[in-house]
Amino acid sequence: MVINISFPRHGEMLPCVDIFVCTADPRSEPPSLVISTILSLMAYDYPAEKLSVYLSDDGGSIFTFYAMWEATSFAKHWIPFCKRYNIEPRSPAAYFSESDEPQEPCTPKEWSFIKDMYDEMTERIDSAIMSDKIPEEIKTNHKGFCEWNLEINSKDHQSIVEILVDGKDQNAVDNEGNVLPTLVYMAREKRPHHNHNFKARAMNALIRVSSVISNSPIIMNVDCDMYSNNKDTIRDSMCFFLDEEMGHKNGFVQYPQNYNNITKNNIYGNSLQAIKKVEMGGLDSVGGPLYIGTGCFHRREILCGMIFTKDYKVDWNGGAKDKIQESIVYNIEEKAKSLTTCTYEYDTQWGNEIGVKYGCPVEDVITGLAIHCRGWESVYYNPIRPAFLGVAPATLSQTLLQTKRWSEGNFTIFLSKYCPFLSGHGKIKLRHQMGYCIYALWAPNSLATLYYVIIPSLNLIKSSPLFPEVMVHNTMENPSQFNMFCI
Ligand SMILES: O=c1ccn([C@@H]2O[C@H](COP(=O)(O)OP(=O)(O)O[C@H]3O[C@H](CO)[C@@H](O)[C@H](O)[C@H]3O)[C@@H](O)[C@H]2O)c(=O)[nH]1
Ligand SMILES: [Mn+2]
Repeated sequence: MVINISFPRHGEMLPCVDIFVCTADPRSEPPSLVISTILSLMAYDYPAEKLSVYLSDDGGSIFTFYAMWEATSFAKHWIPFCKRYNIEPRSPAAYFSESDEPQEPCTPKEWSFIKDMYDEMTERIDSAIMSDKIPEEIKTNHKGFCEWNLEINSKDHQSIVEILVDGKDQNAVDNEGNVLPTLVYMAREKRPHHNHNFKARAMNALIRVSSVISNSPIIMNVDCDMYSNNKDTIRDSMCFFLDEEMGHKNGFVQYPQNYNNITKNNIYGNSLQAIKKVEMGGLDSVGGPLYIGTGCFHRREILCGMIFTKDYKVDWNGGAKDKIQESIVYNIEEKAKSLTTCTYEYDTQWGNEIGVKYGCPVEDVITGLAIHCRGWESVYYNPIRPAFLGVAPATLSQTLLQTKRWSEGNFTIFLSKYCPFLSGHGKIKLRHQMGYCIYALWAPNSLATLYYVIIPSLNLIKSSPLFPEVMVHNTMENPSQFNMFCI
């Protein structure tokens, strides 16, 4: 509903959006799935000239780069196909896994053509990975492959920035002649004796790299296993930023984490129902939800440390202006590389006052708290058709690992100078501080949960009453009163 109102109202004035995708390991995050996520993001129902998609590859893998190169060609068919038939979801892996049969409204011939093309592409990628080799004739197709001429590994390599689709280039069009979104591959420099700060530093490198390429005022961030399941998500989010009365207060818009691999009985509780349906909604009314990493839209300047003022005004032309004036050339890649070296952040505020914060396993939560403390609010939006779908931990050990990281990370925040009651004092509402503590105190709260799990069960076994016996002898004199107590 809201979308239809906002679209004609803002028309050409829609802001440019930079989408950041992070991947870290080609074994646990297969390149063919990463590109399915990328393709779903490139196919958003949003003006393509205003979209730029960036992949940060902390695995520094030639196979991920190769998959991106393959996706570039496939996108020329996939994006017009999605738009012509209003396809959902726009991740080819998810779409083709839904049915083996051609689906309405596209013709069986066209459906099979695209499916065969997709299957052949994934087969080429998977067989390159299996044989641990990219065919030489493919390597000659793009200069980017030369970056792997030297022996490099995921922990020791130079900066790599390759612009695979240059949205400003007149020739960067799909097979129907429509503009394609910009597509960039980045692997920041890694050296053994430099702290790489996991996803947080990858995000900060992306902020800088994108600033010399598209510099869009809005940044969206997803994990590589979270594909877009809803073509309207960007337009929906813009409603919260463009709103004439309230928009200027909103620092970020957070969507819930939804998963498409939840088992029927959800035995590990991975579907996060209480968080999605109760806690985040509640937080929304007291200042805004936490930043939980994936499925989030930020204003660029707020991620970079801006403090809220009542007369804050936005220049939504950021990004668009650059696109017309400047054409992306080789030296932009070189400049971008120089921004992702290991030493670039030395003696700067990156990771502290600027960008995503370092030093915490839940870097996103602590970054979001700092944004709230700088005066901004946030918005939680949980549309009926989930915006993003990802992969939840599937085994007990994966679940334990993730829960341990989250609860440990959040408890660390509670015990640090960033404790919501300390850092938020006088800056965010007490109710908001308490809302943060639902998560900050997850770890110690497990003791209470364990108590409730163990003690009542033991009582049942021993047949001893759970609660002190009710003194009923007085009420027995009046049976109707007793019945009331029983109910
Ligand atoms: O050195 C690293 C490690 C991880 N990642 C990426 O970061 C994302 C999240 O990592 P993952 O191991 O999947 O952690 P999860 O617990 O599944 O992630 C959740 O929790 C994190 C910490 O709160 C958030 O950053 C994520 O967005 C959120 O989905 C993935 O895309 C990774 O590829 C990197 O880019 N570099
Ligand atoms: Mn994950």
